Amino acid sequence: MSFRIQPAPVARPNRCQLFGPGSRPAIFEKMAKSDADVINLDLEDSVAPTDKDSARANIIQAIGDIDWGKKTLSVRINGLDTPFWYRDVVDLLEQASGRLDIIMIPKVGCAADLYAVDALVTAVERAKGRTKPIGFEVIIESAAGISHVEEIAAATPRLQAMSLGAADFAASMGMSTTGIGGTQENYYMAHEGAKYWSDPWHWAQAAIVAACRTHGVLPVDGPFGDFSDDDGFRAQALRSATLGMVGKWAIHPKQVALANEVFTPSEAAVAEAREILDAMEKAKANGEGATVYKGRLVDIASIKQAEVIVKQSEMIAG
Ligand SMILES: CC(=O)SCCNC(=O)CCNC(=O)[C@H](O)C(C)(C)COP(=O)(O)OP(=O)(O)OC[C@H]1O[C@@H](n2cnc3c(N)ncnc32)[C@H](O)[C@@H]1OP(=O)(O)O
Ligand SMILES: O=CC(=O)O
Ligand SMILES: [Mg+2]
Repeated sequence: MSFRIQPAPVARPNRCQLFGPGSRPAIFEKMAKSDADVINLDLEDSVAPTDKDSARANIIQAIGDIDWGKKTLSVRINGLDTPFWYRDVVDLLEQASGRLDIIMIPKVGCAADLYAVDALVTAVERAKGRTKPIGFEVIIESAAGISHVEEIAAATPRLQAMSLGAADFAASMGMSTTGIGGTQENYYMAHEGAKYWSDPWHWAQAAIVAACRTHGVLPVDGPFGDFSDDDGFRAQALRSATLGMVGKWAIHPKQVALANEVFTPSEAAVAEAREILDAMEKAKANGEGATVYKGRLVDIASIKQAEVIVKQSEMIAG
């Protein structure tokens, strides 16, 4: 174990991030009234190039006009490989109200990408006297992004969350699929005439979780494109939660409840975690570091595991 203590990420719920195109202001109120913890108003890939200016104006107005409640309010800007991103940053930081919490930077490929955005954001914040520092979230969705994931996670104290973007990631990696996330028909092992499907997203998710946990950033699973497939969404979200991710995007309102269900620790899980903590308290009182709970070993590491669940539940309850 390193002598460095693993930093805690920002303590806010991030079970579901609901996306909506900035070019579709009619849905903004519906997004605000949803049960998502985070709202992502999009300037990037759901907005046609010809609509970038009007989408930016829609979003700037809506940030100030709409009651977003306690939600974390994020705007996805355009990538650093486009002519749009600097205008996104400058206009948002100069014109949007202080209600804006975060900007999401897509297609991040290295730590220097965040240095560049940080420099611009910092300059505009100082020039405009903005007192609330804007947070960052990033999408890992390229071969470069996943190759440099750890340096990206460490790049700036503004960074709060990191998502896997399965669509662009698949394209950048040259993966043979047009699906966005979930089970891939051709990714299976064959044994004695039967097919056993495997998870092509697993390794990238695990790399993201490790980088995030090392640097105190929230790891998040990105989009699941087939919004008519509830079972597929739930399975993907359960795998993400099991790996340590804290939430998942919704690209349609019907996915919000599914994500909240998976990423809210169940009453049974919280009750069991509390029982483990009680069992370990009793063990400690007897001078023991390990004991038996429901026929299985629990020890000091079990305290940390149980605390993850209890703390997550308490944080969500507020
Ligand atoms: C790969 C990536 O980068 S993913 C991130 C970027 N992509 C996005 O942001 C896309 C977000 N999602 C959408 O744009 C839309 O949900 C679409 C295009 C997928 C589907 O839109 P629709 O055809 O309108 O969906 P549908 O008819 O099922 O909508 C049902 C209701 O939900 C509303 N709705 C649709 N999308 C959203 C949304 N994202 N947020 C809130 N409400 C929404 C509709 O207005 C409709 O409301 P109503 O019942 O009051 O009329
Ligand atoms: O931006 C998200 C993605 O999946 O691509
Ligand atoms: Mg993308």
